[in-house]
Amino acid sequence: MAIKYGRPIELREVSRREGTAVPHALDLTVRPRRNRKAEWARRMVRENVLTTDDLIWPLFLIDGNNKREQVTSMPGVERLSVDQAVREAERAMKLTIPCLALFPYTDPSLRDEEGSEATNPDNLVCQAVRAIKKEFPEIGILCDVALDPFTSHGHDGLISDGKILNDETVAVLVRQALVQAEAGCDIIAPSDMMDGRVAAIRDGLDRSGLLDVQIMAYAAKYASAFYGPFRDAIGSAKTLTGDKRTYQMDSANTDEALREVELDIAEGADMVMVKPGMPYLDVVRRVKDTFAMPTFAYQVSGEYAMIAAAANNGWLDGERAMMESLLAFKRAGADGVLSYFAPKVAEKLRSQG
Ligand SMILES: NCC(=O)CCC(=O)O
Ligand SMILES: [Mg+2]
Repeated sequence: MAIKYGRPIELREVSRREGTAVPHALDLTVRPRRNRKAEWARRMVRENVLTTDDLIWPLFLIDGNNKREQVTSMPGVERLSVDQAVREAERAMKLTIPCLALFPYTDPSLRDEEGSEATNPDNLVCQAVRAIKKEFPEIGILCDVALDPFTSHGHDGLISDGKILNDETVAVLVRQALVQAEAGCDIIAPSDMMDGRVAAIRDGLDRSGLLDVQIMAYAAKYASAFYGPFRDAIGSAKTLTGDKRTYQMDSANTDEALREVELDIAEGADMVMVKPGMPYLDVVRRVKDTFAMPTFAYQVSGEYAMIAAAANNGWLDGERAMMESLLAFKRAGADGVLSYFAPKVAEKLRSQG
């Protein structure tokens, strides 16, 4: 057969229809446009749909009260004091967004070489988890595990002689995961790309009786230029020395992504993630097809910034580009997307009924 699915071409009866009612009609039996002729018809054959269940909404936190600070490189995204984060959690609940992800802007005076604020049970993230869970226990909360918001050098791990230490870092990450889980975090999301951290964190959680805390592993996280605005948002852009290529993946590789994902699943990850998103949809597809695990993608800050900036310049229709970019993740096989557009997307989906 010439085509694998659908109507076999060889079996098609090609008939020259003399004297059709429409002058100049091409002799076409198959006209794919028929299924696109009206909105109702397009809805009937639509293969992928985006719903609010697909959304995870990342929020940036800042110390203070009743405070909202615009992130310059992410128009429409703000850093929020804990009370304001609680208000956004309420908005998420109303919009039926299932889960929030929390990222702190740590005051520079609290940053040090070891990222010790990461393991403070009263740090900004833990305060926000407690405050949100108190008012809205039904919403899911995901916490990132990595040291970059807390280190004076902006790296995700401990450094010695310019080298990011793996095993020593993992020990700190386990403590970070534990303070977050004890504060009430539902999903621990290690984003550091150290080897062996998923197994160590799972072990740490289980030994503390935190058997139900899930792990979403940033399993295939690439060293990417698209994280620029995020580093602005958490205040690590200026402090970061060098790059992260000794721990985050080379953007040239996809087989390696499968090996990384396989390891994290074997170590106990409940869900896996590919990051960034849109430039890596091929990786999302391969991961989903290979492992059939709950697979998430992160539409990162640079992807958000590109669409927002072009829209603000009138260069593209921002709302349509936003919806199309999110649907693309579903088409690639993602079960959900972390996106700074989450509340806007949810509002749009609601307005469409
Ligand atoms: N660990 C979380 C991130 O690195 C987020 C990156 C981004 O949004 O650019
Ligand atoms: Mg790994």
